Amino acid sequence: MRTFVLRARAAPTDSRKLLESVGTEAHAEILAHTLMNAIFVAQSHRTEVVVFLVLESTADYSRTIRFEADAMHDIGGFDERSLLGKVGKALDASVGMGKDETRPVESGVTVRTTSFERLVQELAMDHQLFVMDRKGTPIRDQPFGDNPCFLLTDHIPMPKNTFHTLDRLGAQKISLGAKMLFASQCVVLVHHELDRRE
Ligand SMILES: C[S@@+](CC[C@H](N)C(=O)[O-])C[C@H]1O[C@@H](n2cnc3c(N)ncnc32)[C@H](O)[C@@H]1O
Repeated sequence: MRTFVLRARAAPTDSRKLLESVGTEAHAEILAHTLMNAIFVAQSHRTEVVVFLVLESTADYSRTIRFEADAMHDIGGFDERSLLGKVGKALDASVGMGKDETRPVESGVTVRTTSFERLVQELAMDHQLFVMDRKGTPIRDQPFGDNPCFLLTDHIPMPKNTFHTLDRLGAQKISLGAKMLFASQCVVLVHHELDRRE
């Protein structure tokens, strides 16, 4: 299983604000592009992929939305409107949830009021964690096990404290070269590297 976590620090947890923020400073389109490149290939979708979107611009709790491609019956279109519609539906389903609750949204999609730190602590139990970082080990030189999990941010960097948490959890930094890429472009290159090793 390949797992991608996008920590979307600027993304609103209110569905209306999220949809309005496409093309603004919050850049909600980053979520759609990342989801699209993680799940879809031409004329099909990938199997054995899980994506977590963690939306952090909130009045109460972060929302962690989990998409499991194999369990999604109605993946819908791969355009921004469809993909952000899925995210918005999960946000609407999460209204009124208390801390650390989980709700099903539709087949293959769940929403939780869980922070990024808590999520990675859970994932560390049965995944190999990798933080995408231009100064990390070149991805070509990195061995991967069965359950790699790739951690990405939107345009706002991880806070410094997070790196301490990730170090403690044994997360390794991996690089895709010196150019600063979009999170969604990193996803494509990670898939490519893992595809060529299959
Ligand atoms: C647009 S970048 C984030 C930019 C942000 N201002 C920063 O300094 O981290 C989005 C994500 O892609 C990752 N990323 C971008 N280029 C990369 C590269 N060449 N190698 C590895 N990760 C990269 C970043 O680490 C981040 O998780």
